[in-house]
Formats: sequence, structure tokens, C-alpha cells
Amino acid sequence: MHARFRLPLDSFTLDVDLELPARGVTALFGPSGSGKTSLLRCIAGLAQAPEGKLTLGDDCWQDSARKRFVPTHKRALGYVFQEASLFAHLSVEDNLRFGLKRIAAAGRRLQQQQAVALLGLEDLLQRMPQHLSGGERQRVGIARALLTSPRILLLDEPLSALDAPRKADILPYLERLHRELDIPILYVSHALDEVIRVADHLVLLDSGRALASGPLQAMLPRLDLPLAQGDDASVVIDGAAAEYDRDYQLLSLRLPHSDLRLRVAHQPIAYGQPLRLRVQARDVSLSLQQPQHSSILNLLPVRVMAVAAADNPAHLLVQLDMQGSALLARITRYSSDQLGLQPGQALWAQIKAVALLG
Ligand SMILES: Nc1ncnc2c1ncn2[C@@H]1O[C@H](COP(=O)(O)OP(=O)(O)OP(=O)(O)O)[C@@H](O)[C@H]1O
Repeated sequence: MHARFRLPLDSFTLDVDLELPARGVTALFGPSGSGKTSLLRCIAGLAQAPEGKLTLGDDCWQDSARKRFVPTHKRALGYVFQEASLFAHLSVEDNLRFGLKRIAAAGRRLQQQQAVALLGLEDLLQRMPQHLSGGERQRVGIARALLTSPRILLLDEPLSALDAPRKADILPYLERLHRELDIPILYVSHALDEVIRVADHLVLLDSGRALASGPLQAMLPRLDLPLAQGDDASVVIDGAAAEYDRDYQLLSLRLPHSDLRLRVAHQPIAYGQPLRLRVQARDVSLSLQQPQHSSILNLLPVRVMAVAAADNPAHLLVQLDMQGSALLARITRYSSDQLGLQPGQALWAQIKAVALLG
């Protein structure tokens, strides 16, 4: 899909020109007030950018040069806000039916049972909305939006009103959406941990402009973006489950395009199943020689790609290549001098198995 908008706002002009994937989850990420919701509203047709063009495949929803602007109710889109607005007087099942009824049977891309299974609503169908937790309400809201057979699903901070346990409940369902739906999902968030769990693609917004846009794996290690500077700077590694050690409850994960393995404390999962790991920059340490007799399980050969200043003047950020997978390490400037770090240098990275977030 292609989205280009220029929309004057109070403090700046939203000015973006984005080519986005036709499927998978694209996160619109940026600080509060950076224009994420305004961009979503332009896509939904809730705001009309005086200059704009929006195409999804063959559909054109806006082309200001040709004075074309399709109103929101004629755009096949699902929009879920921070708090899903369900019909209070209807059960979950009737709320879902309401979504389905809007679409003629021939145009339905998803049946009710599929949406119920995808969002895990089997046991909630007879409940009334006031008897649902915040996370359950969001799952119903997403299922109802999907049942309108949208060409695109827009999620505006769907987890921000939830506490941490409710958020943890719903994340696995969101993770499934990007694997099982063949429509694009735009996901607004200012929480990096959510983005790392669910996104395939990332658009970084700041003061109405897209600082960068690209696959999540490629964006996170970039030293020229503010993502790497944060205290929670991380990379993701999309590996596949290999051997499992039941005694020690350790899973070996095969890294993409490489024979390297990472070991992580994890419950057993099927051989070959994909698993995304988050490796935080502060959990990676570096050594000139292969460490011996270490309690740290993951000792991996890496090469220094680049070194950059960090927000803290005592720290440095090191971008590493681990046989095709990028890694970030946040180390002290002192250690960097001791090791004589420079681009191209071969090193050993140490990553604690308990520090990896699966
Ligand atoms: N209808 C409007 N007219 C003019 N300016 C607006 C309008 N809506 C929002 N703004 C301004 O545009 C800027 C971007 O707001 P927006 O809600 O898009 O940001 P956001 O990144 O979604 O923020 P948050 O994470 O806090 O929801 C803000 O400065 C806001 O005050």
C-alpha cells in the first residue's frame, strides 16, 4: 500500500510518503504527539489531508490531485481504539454477528468461527460486555472488526488501557494475527516491548515526519535512529526451535541463515516452530577470546560493524554481525578502549540464557 499525506496540525505538518507491506503488522511508533493517530485518521478518512494519496492494491481511497476522497463508511477498514466500544446490551456473540451482518455473504473473507478461534473467544460468546476484562473486550473488538472483512485493520494503541498481566494475555493473539491474516495491520504504539512482539515492519515517526521505515529486524540495530539509544534498545532474532533439553528446560534456537544456536530458558515447543527472541543491548558483553568456563551459555562469534556514542557519555553502542543476524551491545567506553574495538574486528559476544526474552 502507498500512503502520502500532507496535513497541517497545530504544531507541525504531518508530512509522510510511505510504501508499506500488503500484509503483516506495521507498527507506527514514536513519542507522544508525533502524529501516529493523525496518520491513522488520514488512512481511515476521518481526517482529510488537503494533499494526499492512498492506495491499497487496486483500491484508491484518496487522490487529492484528482479530487478523489472516499468517505470512511465506504472504506473497507476495521478500526479498533484504545478501548473497544462494544454494544453494552448485546452479548459477545451478538456483537460479533453485528460485524458479520454488515457484509454480504459473498464478500465475507472470514467466518465467525474463524474469528472466534483466532482471538480465543470460544468461552466468552454468551457473556455481556460489562462482564469482560479490558483485554477480553479488546479481543472481541478486534474479532468484530475482522468480521467486516476489512482490506486493512487499524489498531490505535489497543493495549494502552490494560495493566501488564492483561497485556500479556492478549499479546499472543496479536502475534497470531500477522501470521494468519493476509491483510495489512497498522498498529499504533509508543511501547517498544509491544512493537517487538508483534511487528514485522516499523515506521518511526517524529514531529509528523517518518524518520525511517523498514523491516523491524533491520530498523532496531540502526545506530543512526533513536531506537538504539534507549535504555531498552534491543534487536530481535527470528529463529526456529531445534533441540530441547528437558532436564534443564533449555531450548536451542537455530538462527536464520546460519548454523549458530542460541540457548534460552523456555518451555518445550515443537521442532522447527518459529520463535522470536528479543536480545537487549545491555545484556550483551564482549570478549577478545573465546571465554572458557563461563556460566554464560551463549558464546557466539561476532564481528564489529560500527561503534557509536550513547546517550550516557560513559557508554558506547556497538553494532555486531552474528553470521547474518544483527546484535547490539551497550558497553562502557572504558571497556571499548581496553578491547581496542574497531569496525571489522572479530570478537566473542556473551548473552546470558536467562536474559533472552522469548
Ligand atoms: N484535529 C487536529 N487539528 C490540529 N492539530 C491536531 C489535531 N489532532 C491532533 N493534533 C496535534 O497534532 C499532533 C499529533 O497528534 P497525534 O494524536 O497524531 O499524535 P500521536 O503520536 O498519536 O500521540 P499520542 O501517542 O499521544 O496519542 C499533536 O501536537 C496534536 O496536538
